[in-house]
Amino acid sequence: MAEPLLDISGVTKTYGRTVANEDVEFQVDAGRIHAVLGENGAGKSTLMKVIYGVTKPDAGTVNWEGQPVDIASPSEARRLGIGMVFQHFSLFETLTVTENISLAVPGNKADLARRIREASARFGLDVEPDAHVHQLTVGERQRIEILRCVLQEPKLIILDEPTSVLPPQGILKLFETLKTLASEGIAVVFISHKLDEIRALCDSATIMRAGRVVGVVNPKEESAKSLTQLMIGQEVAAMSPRSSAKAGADVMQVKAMSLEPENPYAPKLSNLSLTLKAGDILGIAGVSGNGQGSLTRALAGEIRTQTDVITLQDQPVGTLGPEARRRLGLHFIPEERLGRGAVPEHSLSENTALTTFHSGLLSRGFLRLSKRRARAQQVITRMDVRCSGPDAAATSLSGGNLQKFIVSREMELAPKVLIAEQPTWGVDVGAAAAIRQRLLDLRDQGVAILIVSEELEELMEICDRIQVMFRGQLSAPVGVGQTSIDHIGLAMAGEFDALEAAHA
Ligand SMILES: Nc1ncnc2c1ncn2[C@@H]1O[C@H](COP(=O)(O)OP(=O)(O)OP(=O)(O)O)[C@@H](O)[C@H]1O
Repeated sequence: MAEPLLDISGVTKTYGRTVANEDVEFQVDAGRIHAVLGENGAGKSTLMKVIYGVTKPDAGTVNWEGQPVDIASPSEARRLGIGMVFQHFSLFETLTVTENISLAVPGNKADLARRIREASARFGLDVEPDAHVHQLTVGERQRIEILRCVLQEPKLIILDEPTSVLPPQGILKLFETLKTLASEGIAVVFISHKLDEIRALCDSATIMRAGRVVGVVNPKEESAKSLTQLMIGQEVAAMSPRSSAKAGADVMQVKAMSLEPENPYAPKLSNLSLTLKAGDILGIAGVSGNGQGSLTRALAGEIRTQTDVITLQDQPVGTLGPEARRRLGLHFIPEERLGRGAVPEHSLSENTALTTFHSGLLSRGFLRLSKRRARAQQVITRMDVRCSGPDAAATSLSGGNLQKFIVSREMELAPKVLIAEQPTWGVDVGAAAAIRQRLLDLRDQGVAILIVSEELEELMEICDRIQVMFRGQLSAPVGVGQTSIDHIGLAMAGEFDALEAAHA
């Protein structure tokens, strides 16, 4: 048998008392697509950081093309032919797409812009080379990361949850891209929590649990259920059936909202109307970049509108900021975890206070530290956030665990209205089921909920009504029982009539 391209043996890495990787064995062959899967915090990202030279292991050996190597930095990894697309993006906000890519790929800018255009057409990764990164959505930023990696012509590409912000068509295109790369002899390491994707795409799957490798299987011969069992050692609890409770009173309304684009590449919002009702979940489906970000920012108060365009509990709130809306019971879970949902270098305790100032954490102008800590602990316990405790820095949590923390923090504040963008982005199957269940429980307690998600199946599973967003416009709402994934898919491509036909 041919020698593996990458052969890792006995890798151990600890952070304080946390054993992130323990005696890990991992082989990667040229021309194959390898999955690495495991629960949030199982140690997948740590292993990838070791391979990419971001993290130095405490023990273990790494062989590359049969030779022992010491990958001391990402530039050394890239020199060997290892490329990586991270879960958290590493782009400069104020630079353009081309400028960002030029930091890693040599060549003059005009030539590079041409290569970017070619690669984006070839791989279906649409981005405008001259756009500034701060103007782009999470989905678009991820496409830049993938392009930057591909343009370096690596022998091995590591992708850490690359599909989580891609629309369904984008995922299929990416899979085609990855299969093409593999057929040209390039090795791909693919981390995902989506077991169906792994079964459709990957030739082998390495399963990690609590820092250790617990098995290597052919995912095509496994079911989603058997993979889950290998990963967490038990089955995921089934969701309790949808309650038959009827939606209650209107809690929040948007009436004919139009907003100028936030930047030259964002769509203008035209004439959007929606109503959030007590005890009801409204889902907003759509490919990212169609105006969802502006809509949620306007609802949360980060962008102001005319005062009576948005009403909350019968009060016009269009000109109120986020804190004033929080006081009226509106809570918001943004899609960017680091920076917007949490301050990376602050502790979880400090991060708990970000959105909770008004709810008993202040006493005569002073912060009640023990209360804040207790609140953080409660947030951690309720969602089984795996971390060392309330003093852990947000940035030390695995991506999925930080997402669980932010979601839990907002849910613990007894919202009247909850707006959640991609609430299960990057969380493992067990935690995703727990988050969906908590959303359903809140709905049953009478909370009005809005969920923006690109995962249609998730929307169909938990929403009562769905509206589709396309180029800054919103379709009329349709009950989930009166539509299908296919009709919504058509509406996502702009055919709103498909929804109305299904509804009729
Ligand atoms: N810089 C760090 N400081 C402290 N602990 C860390 C650090 N990086 C990772 N850890 C811990 O190591 C463990 C493994 O984390 P890792 O990010 O590798 O998990 P993961 O499997 O990639 O999770 P996810 O699916 O949520 O991304 C976690 O308990 C995490 O909190």
